[in-house]
Amino acid sequence: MMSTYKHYDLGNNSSLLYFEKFLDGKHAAEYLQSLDSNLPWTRPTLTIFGRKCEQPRETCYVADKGLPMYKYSGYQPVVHKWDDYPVLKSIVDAVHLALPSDKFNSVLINRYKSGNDYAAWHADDEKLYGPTPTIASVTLGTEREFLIRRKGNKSPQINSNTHKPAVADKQNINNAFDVLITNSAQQTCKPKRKSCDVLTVGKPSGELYSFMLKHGSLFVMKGYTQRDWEHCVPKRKRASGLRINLTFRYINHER
Ligand SMILES: O=C(O)CCC(=O)C(=O)O
Ligand SMILES: [Fe+2]
Repeated sequence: MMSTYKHYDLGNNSSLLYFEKFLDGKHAAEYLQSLDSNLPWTRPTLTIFGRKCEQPRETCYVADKGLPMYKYSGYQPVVHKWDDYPVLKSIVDAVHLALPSDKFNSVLINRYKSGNDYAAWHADDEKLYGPTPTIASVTLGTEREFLIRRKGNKSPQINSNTHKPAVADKQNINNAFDVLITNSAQQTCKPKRKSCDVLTVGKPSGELYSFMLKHGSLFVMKGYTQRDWEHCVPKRKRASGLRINLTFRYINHER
């Protein structure tokens, strides 16, 4: 499978690639089942603005030995080993074939058990990834919406004055926990979706893209996407099923 992809140029050296049919159905189903039952999932406690909150999804982290430790929202995940999870090795091998000029040495895996689980607006802009990380995201299971918007435009206007802002100002947080994505934000984004898988909303002052990430797809964020943009997976009441997402990253370990 794989090979064909769509490319989205976000400007200023930020870009996205989307391989809708990255894995064939048989492998995708097998990987989903295996990861769901074999990974040591945890639902950690995060610290957001000094408050402790349970992360609204489960997580597992796997990385090469000896890398600088990854930490987000006050939480340092336990590092598991590639060798214990051959399925992860198969998936990262497939990602390396699709993206021959990139190399990944860690993966953060998220498990959304239902539409109530979600990921808040954030950017994967930790220093240990360097200024222009390539982040490769493989999705298995239930299709969920993935939103990406330019930083500093927290209230993108949908087609100027005919709609309310997609996201209210009080939602201006930039981390991995989000109690603040409200129904109104979701509804405002939703009716504008077209049959194509990507949507451009608004003009340069308020850009918001929406992708429905398919079972077995590969989505890639490149260049300055983490510096200049942020992304989230909002709650979706009607998306009831399990979704597992793997984000492959490269941690610099030269001093
Ligand atoms: O679940 C997803 O599609 C995205 C997860 C994510 O953004 C992350 O792990 O940093
Ligand atoms: Fe992310």
